[in-house]
Amino acid sequence: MRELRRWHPEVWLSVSVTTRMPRPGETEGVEYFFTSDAEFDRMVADGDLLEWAAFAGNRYGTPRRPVEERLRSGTPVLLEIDLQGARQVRESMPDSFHVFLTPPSWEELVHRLTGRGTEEPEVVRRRLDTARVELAAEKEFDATLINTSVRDVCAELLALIQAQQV
Ligand SMILES: Nc1nc2c(ncn2[C@@H]2O[C@H](COP(=O)(O)OP(=O)(O)O)[C@@H](O)[C@H]2O)c(=O)[nH]1
Ligand SMILES: Nc1ncnc2c1ncn2[C@@H]1O[C@H](COP(=O)(O)OP(=O)(O)O)[C@@H](O)[C@H]1O
Repeated sequence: MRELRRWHPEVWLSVSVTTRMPRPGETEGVEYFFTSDAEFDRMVADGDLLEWAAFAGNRYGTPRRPVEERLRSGTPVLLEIDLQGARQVRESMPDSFHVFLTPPSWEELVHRLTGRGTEEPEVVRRRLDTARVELAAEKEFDATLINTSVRDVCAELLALIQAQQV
């Protein structure tokens, strides 16, 4: 996502709200809007979120209004969300195009997640359990991209986005 943002600012990447703690180097309003549980509850109650899900012990959601504004003005909108969120968007926005981002292998996913070194082993385990469930849902998606190198997968994603615009 960082790579895409850097080279293709014409694609608007939605910034989610999350109740998880920022990791070192993450900036409020860039990777996420970091929020309290109470504020997240309020956004859900007020219908401010297009979709939301609990993932590995935290909640994540897509603010509705900025997405709707961009779509109205014809800007391509990209959401980077989990499986539960994708299912909600499929329901509420049937015209959306869903891309499944899959690791090159199970071993590589374990290696990457562990190598990041920002989560306790228990949290890594929980994320891997979730990954196993998500990997079984690939056929629900409109396309699959294998997350090889950041540069390659970014180019492939951009091609898919451009193909949707014609
Ligand atoms: N449903 C939903 N999922 C989200 C949203 N934002 C992020 N996610 C997903 O939440 C999961 C965890 O994200 P994060 O904690 O940033 O971990 P990372 O993807 O390993 O850096 C990933 O699968 C994201 O795609 C959102 O707004 N809605
Ligand atoms: N193409 C890639 N090449 C190398 N490392 C990657 C690539 N894509 C993601 N990673 C790294 O893998 C780790 C796990 O990220 P990710 O697959 O997004 O986990 P999750 O599915 O739990 O959100 C992160 O440290 C991320 O930077």
